[in-house]
Amino acid sequence: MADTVQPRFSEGENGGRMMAETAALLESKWALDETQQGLEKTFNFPTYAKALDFILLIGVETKLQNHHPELRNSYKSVFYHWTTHQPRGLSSKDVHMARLCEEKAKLLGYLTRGGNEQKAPPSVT
Ligand SMILES: C[C@H](O)[C@H](O)[C@H]1CNC2=NC(N)=NC(=O)C2=N1
Repeated sequence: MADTVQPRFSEGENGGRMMAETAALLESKWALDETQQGLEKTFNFPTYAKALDFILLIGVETKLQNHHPELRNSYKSVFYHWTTHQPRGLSSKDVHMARLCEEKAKLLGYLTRGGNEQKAPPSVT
């Protein structure tokens, strides 16, 4: 049973639509971060080349949207965290990017078993 989640959306967002879209992403193994203001997921790929293609595909859209992730790569594993700083919270931009991650990861044949539950690689502080 998943923990109870109470996403905190950015001001001005359509709460009903955001709730539905966030729920769909949670079904796809995205998780809310500890502040409930961001979405995160680790994707595992069969090869490093696929992981890098994934980062580059998502990177193109981040430049177009001017919306930037927290991103960590360790060999074949890629961790994304999306949140919006202004106005603070989870926004439709984050949902858009998370959905794009799903689409591109599927296209590249990411591994849906045996790894996506693993923790994100530790950040260097
Ligand atoms: C001024 C500029 O548009 C903002 O700083 C953008 C840049 N990239 C961003 N990226 C993310 N993830 N959230 C933001 O709120 C954000 N804001």
